[in-house]
Amino acid sequence: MDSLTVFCTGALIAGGIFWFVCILGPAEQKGKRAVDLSGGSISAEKVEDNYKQYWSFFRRPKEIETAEKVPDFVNTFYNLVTDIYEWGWGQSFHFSPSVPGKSHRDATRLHEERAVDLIDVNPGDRILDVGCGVGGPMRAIAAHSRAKVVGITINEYQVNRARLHNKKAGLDSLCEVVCGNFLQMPFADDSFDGAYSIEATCHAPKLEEVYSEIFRVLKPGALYVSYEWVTTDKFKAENQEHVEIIQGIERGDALPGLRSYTDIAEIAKKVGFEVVKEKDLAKPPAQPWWTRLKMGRVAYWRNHILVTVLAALGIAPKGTVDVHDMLFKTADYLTKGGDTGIFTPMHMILCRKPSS
Ligand SMILES: C=C(CC[C@@H](C)[C@H]1CC[C@H]2C3=CC[C@H]4[C@H](C)[C@@H](O)CC[C@]4(C)[C@H]3CC[C@]12C)C(C)C
Ligand SMILES: C[S@@+](CC[C@H](N)C(=O)[O-])C[C@H]1O[C@@H](n2cnc3c(N)ncnc32)[C@H](O)[C@@H]1O
Repeated sequence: MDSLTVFCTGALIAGGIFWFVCILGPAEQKGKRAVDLSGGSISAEKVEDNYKQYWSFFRRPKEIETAEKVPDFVNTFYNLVTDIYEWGWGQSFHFSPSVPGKSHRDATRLHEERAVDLIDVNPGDRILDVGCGVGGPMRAIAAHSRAKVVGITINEYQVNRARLHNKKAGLDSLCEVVCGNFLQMPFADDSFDGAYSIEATCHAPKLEEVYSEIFRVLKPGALYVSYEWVTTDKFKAENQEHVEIIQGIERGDALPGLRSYTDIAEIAKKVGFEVVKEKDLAKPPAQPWWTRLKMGRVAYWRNHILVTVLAALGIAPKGTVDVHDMLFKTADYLTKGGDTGIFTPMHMILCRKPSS
């Protein structure tokens, strides 16, 4: 091979890698780089073991039913996935209906603003974000409503990420983040003017436990809105394909068991709420929430190769490839859940704590 051929081949390979990594996009939304992927609060050498531990829960379903163990298992899950979520999805860990002509980022923000608009919040009010992740919704909601938002998450790594993002966004005077369990919240009775939860209470083994905590901390007359993950009326328990899809969603999203849409209002009433409104926000004319997952497939392949290379080079922790692989499969189950219509991640319920 003469030197010109070597040079051209080298340039072609370098160009190919640049195109694959940079032009196809470093991630759907920048902010987290692939080289920074970590296991959250878990040290790099323990990521693989923790991933195995996470899976062992599903091999022993009885463990999942033991409600006390669930917050720990959810915490492990978020240590494993938080960086990958941020890298590949952005700072809001939820779905939203697609909006023609709008970017994913704008559609996400609209879905978040819709939640706070429903709970009648005024500037300066103190509101609660139940299961706040790294705070994407919290920042959008604080900026939109000028209310003071207090977020709670079980995962300490997320607390640190959320505080960092709040500061960077100049919203730290409106947004506060607390590490804690939403089943036993460190807040006084009757201390919030409103509350919302976005795709978070699905992690509670018993919905009544988290709903009654929210009821306790709300002021009388205050509103609470939740976007719940549920099976719809199209789900048939005797259909094996349906069951497989739902179990796939549960395993890949740290869920102790998906509830039916019929359970939600019943539980809200049981803990004392008045149900003001209930609606599946995924139903037409809303556009499918799962299109974003379908459109991302090529990027997820690219991500998979990147993660594999980074783990082989010792840059990403060993075990990251397994976690990414699990999410890859989960994306498929979620898409099937959307296509078949048996699952929705946005069953909206709006409740009021009675005034007297
Ligand atoms: C509410 C929850 C999380 C919902 C979503 C934010 C996440 C569910 C599945 C996740 C993902 C799947 C595929 C990943 C892809 C393989 C990777 O390359 C980049 C990140 C993903 C797109 C990732 C992003 C977040 C999700 C869409 C649950 C947990 C209750
Ligand atoms: C899918 S994320 C959604 C985060 C956020 N609402 C958003 O949309 O970006 C679910 C969140 O619920 C939190 N969570 C789950 N179980 C919890 C518990 N028992 N106590 C507190 N937070 C919990 C997780 O830590 C995570 O932050």
